[in-house]
Amino acid sequence: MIVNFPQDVRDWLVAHLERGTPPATITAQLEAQNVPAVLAAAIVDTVAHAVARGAPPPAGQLHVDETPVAAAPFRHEEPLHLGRAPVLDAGDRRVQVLARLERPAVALLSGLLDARECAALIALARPRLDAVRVVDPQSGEDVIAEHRSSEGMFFRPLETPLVERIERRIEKLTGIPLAHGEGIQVLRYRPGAQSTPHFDFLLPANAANRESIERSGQRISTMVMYLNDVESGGETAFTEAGLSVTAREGNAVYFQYGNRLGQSDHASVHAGSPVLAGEKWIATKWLRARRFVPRA
Ligand SMILES: O=C(O)CCC(=O)C(=O)O
Ligand SMILES: [Fe+2]
Repeated sequence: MIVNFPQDVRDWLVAHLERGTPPATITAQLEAQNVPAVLAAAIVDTVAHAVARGAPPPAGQLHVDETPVAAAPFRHEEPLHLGRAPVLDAGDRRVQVLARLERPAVALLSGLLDARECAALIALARPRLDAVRVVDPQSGEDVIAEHRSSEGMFFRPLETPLVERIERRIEKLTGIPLAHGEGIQVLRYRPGAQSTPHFDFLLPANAANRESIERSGQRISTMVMYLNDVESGGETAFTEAGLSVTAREGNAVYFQYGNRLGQSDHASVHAGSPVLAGEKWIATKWLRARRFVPRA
């Protein structure tokens, strides 16, 4: 793509880069001038590479290659949606932050749900459990997911007063509008069940995923809520980071993997470790970059 690149913009950008201003800061300033985020990042990328090679581009027209933005390393610039406070306001209750990890961006939360809410969610979900289906990456068809070996169901957004209460808490904590959320999924793992390492963001490898991204934007973050104490095993393992989160009733793990450029963080790869004893019940909320529009 060729963009207009006036002399004063060129000089301003090159001066900043040579002075060591972080590319993210420059990108943000371009965005503040109404340059779309992806384009701003691509322009800064292109000029930064040229400056690094000792050949600042001439003013006039700039040849910008936008593809590297998607392919480029994940820009880890966005702070955790939850903020930095040790205790968070979830609207109708307060939630403690027990631990944070910078990359992938993870926060372990305590007391997102109380014991009665966990039990009620399980009771609502139990009669509707079914073998978990996922989209087959090859065919795009729904298939029973061998690698997950759990049973699950989806609530519709706002389906019951309890579901709505939980969705409002997540909205309050993350600042991400409730409408961006997919319906809560409840999963039950029995002993031996697990989910193998995966990303929650959608790989555009099949038509179903591409259409979903088109409708609702990419998935950008996940709240996994633990509905019971697991006797043994069943941790949520961030395999690249080497972090294991213990499943404790009412706790939750929030992790974030999408940025404003539409990139997805591969460092967010995670798994549900095999349950060794007892059952594991979780409720998962996936959040999108835009309003979630289910498949018609
Ligand atoms: O079972 C877990 O702890 C993780 C679940 C998960 O990764 C998911 O539902 O996407
Ligand atoms: Fe996941």
